[in-house]
Amino acid sequence: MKSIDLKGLVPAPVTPFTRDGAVDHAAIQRLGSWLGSIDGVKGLTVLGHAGEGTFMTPDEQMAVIESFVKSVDGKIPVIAGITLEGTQVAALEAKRAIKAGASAGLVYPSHGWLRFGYQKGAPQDRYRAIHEESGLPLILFQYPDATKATYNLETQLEIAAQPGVFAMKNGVRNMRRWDTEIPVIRRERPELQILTCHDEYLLHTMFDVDGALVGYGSLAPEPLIELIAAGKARDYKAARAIHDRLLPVTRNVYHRGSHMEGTVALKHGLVARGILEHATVRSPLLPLPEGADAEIAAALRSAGLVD
Ligand SMILES: N[C@@H](CC=O)C(=O)O
Repeated sequence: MKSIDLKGLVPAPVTPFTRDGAVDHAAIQRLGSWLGSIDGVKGLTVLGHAGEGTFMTPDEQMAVIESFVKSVDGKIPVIAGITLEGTQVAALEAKRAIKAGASAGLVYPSHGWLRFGYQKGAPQDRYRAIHEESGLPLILFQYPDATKATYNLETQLEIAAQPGVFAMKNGVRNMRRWDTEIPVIRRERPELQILTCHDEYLLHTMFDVDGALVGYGSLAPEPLIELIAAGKARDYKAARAIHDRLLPVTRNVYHRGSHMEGTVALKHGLVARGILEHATVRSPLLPLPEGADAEIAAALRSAGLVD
């Protein structure tokens, strides 16, 4: 398999909706073509959490993939979230993603594992079957340590060794595990591209990675590309300065409440940046409290991202 190069920033964009809740394909073109034009953006991951991917019908999901593929005009790969709970239906989802133009898939853990945990070997089997049945190159998604769907080191290493798995999006959110597991994964699986997805803790994780696969990247791609470069250069001072400049934005988007509010906040931020016209989201997301849009715009202004 020819590996896809995601060593840089991979934004996970929001899915814009019209005011009456339909997928807004014109807004996807604006968002996708803007992100795709930025040097250092290596791909887009659509239908993720930030993309409200699981809130859409299969037909809508395919149309969203097609639209984002069109928006980047073949310049960068579009990766699709593969989220269905059963392995067989997830493999069919992966086939649909390929048909719609996706170059790779980000495979979510099976939803029930969050509550109940998983049988030994089941995550490996999920990745194996999805890849074998669809042929889609896959990204390993490491969930937070606080969930029962997190993969232990052995499971991560085994999935990473399987055919078709070329990258990892790691959001373990346990710095003891991050600091001890990432060096082992690096040593044992040197070909695996490691991408952080710790939107709210980017500074700590930035020195060990090939890049970042984050919703944050669709709002603030320019400073995040600088942050990735500073991390790779092991330049703590530069990374810290970018982190500090972005802190008001991070606080207003990702420290606002649960990670879910982050998606709504991203949309408000994109309104402030002139990319979206409004911040319509689908249930179960809810609008943010009155005044949140002004707070987010002010934070972006203080970070120099809005005039
Ligand atoms: N950044 C979040 C949400 C992404 O899918 C994560 O860590 O999983």
